[in-house]
Parts: sequence; C-alpha cells; structure tokens
Amino acid sequence: MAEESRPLALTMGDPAGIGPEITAGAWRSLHESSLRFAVLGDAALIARSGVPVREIDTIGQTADVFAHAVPVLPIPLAAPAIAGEPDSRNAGAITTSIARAVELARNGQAGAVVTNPISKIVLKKAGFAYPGHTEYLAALCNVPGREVMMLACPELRVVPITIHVGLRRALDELTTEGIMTATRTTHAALIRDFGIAAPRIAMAGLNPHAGEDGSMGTEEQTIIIPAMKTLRAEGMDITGPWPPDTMFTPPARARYDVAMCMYHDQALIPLKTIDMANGVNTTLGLPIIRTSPDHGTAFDIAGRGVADPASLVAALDMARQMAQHRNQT
Ligand SMILES: NC(=O)c1ccc[n+]([C@@H]2O[C@H](COP(=O)([O-])OP(=O)(O)OC[C@H]3O[C@@H](n4cnc5c(N)ncnc54)[C@H](O)[C@@H]3O)[C@@H](O)[C@H]2O)c1
Ligand SMILES: N[C@H](C(=O)O)[C@H](O)COP(=O)(O)O
Repeated sequence: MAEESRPLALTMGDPAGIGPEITAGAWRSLHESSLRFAVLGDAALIARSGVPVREIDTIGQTADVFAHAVPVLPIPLAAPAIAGEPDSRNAGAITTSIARAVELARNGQAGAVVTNPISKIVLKKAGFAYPGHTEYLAALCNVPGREVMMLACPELRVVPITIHVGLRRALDELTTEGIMTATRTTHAALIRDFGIAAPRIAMAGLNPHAGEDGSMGTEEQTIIIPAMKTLRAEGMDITGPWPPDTMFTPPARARYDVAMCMYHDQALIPLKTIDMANGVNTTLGLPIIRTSPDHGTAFDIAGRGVADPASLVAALDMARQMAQHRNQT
C-alpha cells in the first residue's frame, strides 16, 4: 500500500494534558475526509470528549472504523488520568505508545507517526532518558544524533540547530560541523518530503547584528560562515548570516524556504508568535515521517473543552502530504 494511503499512527501524549480532547476534535474535523488515523492509547479517555470510540486489534482495521468512530489500539494506563494533574506512573504507557507507533511506521503498517504532546518533566521524573520526542524517536530508529527539529506554519519554516539544551550549553554545542549536518538533513528533506526542488536556505547569525564584523561576537566568522562556505560549495542556495532581529519580517521571510537558527528559542519564538494555532513540529533525519502539534500539554486548560485542535489537524495533514511527496520520489 502506498505510504500516503496507510493510516497514521497517533500517540496518546500525556493523558492529563489536552491530547485526548484535541484527538477527539481532530477526529470530528477529519472523519468525513480521506485522512485516517488510529490512536495508541486509552479509549475511555478519548470518549470523555463525547466522540464515538472503538477499540481495534490491528491498525489495518482503521479504514473500516474511522468514518464512524475513533479507532483505538488499546494501551492501558497505570493510574487514572485526571485532567491537569499529570502522574508519572503513566510514563510507561506514554512511552509505550510512542514506541509502538514507531514500530508500526517502521514495519510499513502506518504511513507516519503523529505525536500528541508529552511533558518532558513528567517523563524525566519517571527516569525517561531523553529530553523530548525528537531525541527518543532518533534512538528508536537507530539514528541517534542525526535528528533535526523543524517547525513549520504556512508563513515560515524554522530549524533550531541546537535543540533541547540550556542556552549556555547551546553556545558550547554550536559547531561548524553541527550546522553543516543539520543543514544537509534539512535540505534533503525539503526536496524529498516537501517537494521543494531547490530549497532557499537563510542562515541566522547568533549575535546582535550578526556580530557586525566581529564587534559584537565572533561566532559568525569562526563557526557559521565556514559552514556556509562548505555548504555553498556543495551547491546549496544559502544566504546570511542574517541579523536575527530582522530576518523574520514578512519581506525577509518571502526570500527563503527555511531559516536555520542557532538555538531553540531563536527559531520557535517567531514561529509560535506568527501562527501557533497552525504550527507543526516535524522530525527530519529519521527513516519514518513524524509530525506533532507545535504546542505542549497545556495542563492549565486540560479537561475544560476549550483546547483548539487546529495544530493537531495541521500535523496530521502535513504527515499525509509528506508521505505523498515521499511516495513520488
Ligand atoms: N510536542 C510536545 O510534546 C511538546 C511541545 C511543547 C511543549 N511540550 C511540553 O508541554 C508542557 C507545557 O509547556 P508550555 O506550557 O510551555 O506550552 P504549552 O504549549 O503547553 O502552553 C502554552 C500556552 O498555550 C496554551 N495552549 C497550548 N495549546 C493550546 C491549544 N491547542 N488550544 C488552546 N490553547 C493552547 C496553553 O493553555 C498555555 O497557556 C511542558 O512540559 C513541555 O515539555 C511538549
Ligand atoms: N521543543 C518543542 C517546542 O517547544 O515546541 C517541543 O518541546 C517538542 O519537542 P519534541 O517534539 O522533541 O517532544
């Protein structure tokens, strides 16, 4: 079966967050469309949002069920899920859901993995060894260190070259080699999974005014520009390093397909400010396709029925589009 017509495997996320209700909302939006997903999680929890739910034995049953009910491959919780009150006893169910979804995508039964939000600190307290999905997925796919995080909305794509590390450590971890590796992975994925024949890449500077010729920091000259020279020699269309404060204005954004950023918030602040509702997080560099909403568990509003499912719908839609592009190449 072609990748794009296989059902998507949707993980449960933290059961005390907004995952269950946005899953129900996404099903309401999509159940009459041709996109189909199965949830790896707790059926009763999703049913609390007033949608019909049916447990299935194999993901292959998704197509028969999806128009009438949310198909669920059951994963039992260890503790009752109370909205807004995360419980580390459920960490095993949360990570099992992710691992099984990856297995389904790797063995070709699912077209892609779409993840509901997890709380990093809840999992860490239970001994989980990874800072987030991104790093865990790379480990599950046996490509640790090759993962690249990209967030996208209709107006912008951004890649943070250093990911889930504190700012001081991010500066220490920023290397010419790291910039080149992340940019090569991004370039290849934009061609293969997004259908952009010749990606235009904008490289952010690190310092104010992109260092202004070394007067406000020298990392542009010592780390970033050497990477750009090598990547240009490989044939990539790369501009920069751009002053980070002006490279996200509308006219600047029109000149590139992706902004390579030096640290997490340099990338994610503009993306989430411009369009948090429709932003999607995707992991590049994996053998499988993975997307996610751009927001987190939102424990502050969980269970109130006010969570917007738009970002999850966008993530499901992007996963399917990526599968379509991948199938054509
Ligand atoms: N993909 C992921 O798994 C992912 C992504 C980001 C954050 N997180 C985790 O989520 C937890 C909470 O993080 P945070 O508070 O920084 O960010 P958050 O995105 O959960 O919440 C930020 C604000 O946005 C609101 N919000 C988020 N999603 C919403 C939605 N769909 N509809 C309406 N309002 C929404 C929240 O109520 C909150 O006020 C953290 O533990 C973090 O690790 C996970
Ligand atoms: N860094 C992401 C964000 O702030 O939106 C988020 O934590 C998701 O990371 P994972 O997909 O690796 O869990």
